[in-house]
Amino acid sequence: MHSMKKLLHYLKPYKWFAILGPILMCMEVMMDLLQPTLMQKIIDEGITNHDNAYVIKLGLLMLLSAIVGLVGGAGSSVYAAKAAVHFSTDIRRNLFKKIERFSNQNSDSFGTGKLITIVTNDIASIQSSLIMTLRVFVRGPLLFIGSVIIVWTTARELFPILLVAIPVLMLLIYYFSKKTGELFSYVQKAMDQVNTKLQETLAGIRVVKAFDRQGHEKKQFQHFNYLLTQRNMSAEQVILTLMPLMMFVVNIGIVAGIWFGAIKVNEGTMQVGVILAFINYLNIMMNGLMSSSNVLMQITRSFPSADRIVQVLETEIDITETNHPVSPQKVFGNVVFRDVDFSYSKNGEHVLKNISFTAKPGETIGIIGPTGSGKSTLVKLIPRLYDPDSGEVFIDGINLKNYSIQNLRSVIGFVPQKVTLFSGSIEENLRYGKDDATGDDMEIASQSAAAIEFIDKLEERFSHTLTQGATNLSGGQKQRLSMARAFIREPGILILDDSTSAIDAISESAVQHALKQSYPNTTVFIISSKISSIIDADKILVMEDGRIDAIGTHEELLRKSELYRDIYQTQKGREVISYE
Ligand SMILES: Nc1ncnc2c1ncn2[C@@H]1O[C@H](COP(=O)(O)OP(=O)(O)OP(=O)(O)O)[C@@H](O)[C@H]1O
Repeated sequence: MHSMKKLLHYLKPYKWFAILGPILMCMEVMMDLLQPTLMQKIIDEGITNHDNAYVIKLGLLMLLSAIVGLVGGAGSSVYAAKAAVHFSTDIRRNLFKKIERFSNQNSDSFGTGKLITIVTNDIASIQSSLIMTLRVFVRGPLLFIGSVIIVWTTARELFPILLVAIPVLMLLIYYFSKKTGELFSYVQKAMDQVNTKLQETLAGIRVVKAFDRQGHEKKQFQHFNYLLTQRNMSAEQVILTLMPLMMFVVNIGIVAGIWFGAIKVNEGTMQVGVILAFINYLNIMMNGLMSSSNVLMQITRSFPSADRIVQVLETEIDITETNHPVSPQKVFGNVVFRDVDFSYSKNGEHVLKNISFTAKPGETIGIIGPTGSGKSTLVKLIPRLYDPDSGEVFIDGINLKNYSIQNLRSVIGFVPQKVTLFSGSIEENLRYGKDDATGDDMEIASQSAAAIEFIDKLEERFSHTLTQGATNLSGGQKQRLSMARAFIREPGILILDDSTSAIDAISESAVQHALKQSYPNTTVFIISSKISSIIDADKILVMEDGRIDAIGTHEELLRKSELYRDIYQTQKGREVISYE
């Protein structure tokens, strides 16, 4: 309820649509309420007195009121839809903007499946509840109140029937609305699970097939799908039971109306048309209550959705800027880590422990160590994908927290361990690194990343289209393109996180050589499990269990680090290639 109130300010720019919808709906309701009274008059005064002119006159009036009602109803639908669609579009846009600004920690805390459900299902749910509210919420109560008043004025003898029927109907509505609100929050949770599973399977479809695990995936998906079906069924069953129950109460009311009405007609104190009008108004009243209850249920159903939307919109971004961030045009690439500790969860174990080192401008820093020792985590702190729990990171003597985040990231070239390319041309993917890249920039970056060889073989070269996930490229080609995208920004700091794992040793060495030639002043961080990739680095950090075990050149480490020596020994038999 509270969240819905917060979201309603998105309706402000469309307030006229939101006002016109219910106003036009009032017009339709008044016309609907007029019909049974006109019919009663036709029967009791026109037909009974054989007054054909009167019958035709009221018949035409009924036709006119039906047309006016139609115009009102159609207009109301148009304006209610306009208000609700613009309202949800604006919220969806803001959600997307917010999610884009999320830190990795923020995204991890929601999970992709849940975020997708929020941006799709939850938005759809509040949109339809707004349309219903603007259209039906006015219609329902108006029809109900109007019918009660008319029965009171025209068929007062039958009014006691309403006094019994109305409280019973209201109790039913109250109970069912409450129940469905609860049940639909379970439906939404099940929907999250289905979306998460679907997304995971689609993203890893090749692995699923390679391991022939379709059966296993199908089973898991069916489990979540079944859960969703069950919860949907329970919720829909509750909704669908309400209608027959209400019909039952109304039908008893109609029988009672006909019974008492017939007695009154026999006594000569009531006309037949009044009974007919009473039955009509009882039906209208039930329709009014029914549509109000539908709206109520839709609204209660959308409360959990509104909560989840507001939760995203109000999430505190944990990577923030200071009030006056600095935005230097150029960085020299002097990177200093000072006593840095870091954990992924607030009270979790430190993944980085007491990390301190300096990388001078233009140096190449190799990072090696066993799997899970914290190598990727360490470099993720440089573009502020995460902030340290304690300690500081500086670039050119300025604490990272004092940089404009956009500026900081614009001077860093990041080649992540897992390559992500986008559907579109190679050129579009390279422009992701530098918007205004020229043809020459693309040639040089692709040359340095050893990507030009395969690009030259493509008929359309840089215009060649990549499919979603770049499935039409080989693993090595993807890595090369991912490197070219980082090189093209001529970054002050370049991070290569195990980005040459699918590239042969000769090409890798050529890339490193070209990198030094084309970007001599760039400070380069190379994470690799292969000593051959970092053997020429100015400094090598040997990581173990979140700590720096040793720092030095290849020769120094062979002398002083047992861990490095062990790694070297295990790889010695393999080809170790240095470009020189
Ligand atoms: N997003 C995350 N949330 C929670 N824990 C994480 C996350 N990413 C990594 N970790 C944990 O942090 C530790 C260090 O991971 P990291 O990826 O930095 O290791 P690494 O040395 O780069 O490993 P590898 O050589 O296998 O890539 C691991 O124990 C890992 O389980």
